[in-house]
Amino acid sequence: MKLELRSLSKKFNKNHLFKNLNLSIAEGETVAITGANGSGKSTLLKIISGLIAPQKGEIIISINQHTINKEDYHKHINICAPYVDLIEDFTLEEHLNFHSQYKKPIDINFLLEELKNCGLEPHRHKLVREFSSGMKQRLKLILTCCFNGEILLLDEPGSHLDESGKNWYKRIINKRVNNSITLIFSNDVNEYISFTEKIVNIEALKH
Ligand SMILES: Nc1ncnc2c1ncn2[C@@H]1O[C@H](COP(=O)(O)OP(=O)(O)OP(=O)(O)O)[C@@H](O)[C@H]1O
Repeated sequence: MKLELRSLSKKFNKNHLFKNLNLSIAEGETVAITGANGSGKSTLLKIISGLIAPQKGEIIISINQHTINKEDYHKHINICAPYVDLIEDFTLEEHLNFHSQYKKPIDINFLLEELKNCGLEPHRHKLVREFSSGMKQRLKLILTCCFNGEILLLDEPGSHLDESGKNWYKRIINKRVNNSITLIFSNDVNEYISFTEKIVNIEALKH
């Protein structure tokens, strides 16, 4: 599997966020996208996942040299981000069942084990709206890491997590990276330093 960003450029009005961004990421690789607040990290994530369009350039996802259709990107991309909403009226169990209708767990035992590891298991019957922000972040990471999808897009994945949550996040990502393409959009070096040596500072691509 390969993810290629070819000559991507994006601006809002006259504000150029990045120009001519080229990046090729193979399975097993992790890239950190860094840059100051407002530099365009989340915008780039949204472009890769097809939520918004770039001014120029293209995204190519290929598996065994076969290019994936844009309509099928959602089958391969899992997103953990502050702007991805959870369904607050569901319990944790209902949420997992609902999610499983369109994306299957990679392995049900892995999912159950990680629910225990992150401390959510005792809250299976609690409404998501009654979760703390750290619990909601754990659920987002469970949905991203334990279900099918080889491209993991993680926007500030450590937000709202306490020390034990951050340690769990590092362990679950470590279990996934070998079989995934992982992009971590963050300014917190602790969120990516143990997974990647490849860092792209988006600010350097402004001009
Ligand atoms: N739909 C939009 N219309 C106009 N401007 C936008 C839109 N979305 C984002 N922007 C602007 O683009 C710039 C980049 O925003 P973005 O959220 O991608 O930055 P970021 O690097 O993720 O920031 P942060 O680190 O604060 O999360 C900001 O100046 C923002 O105001």
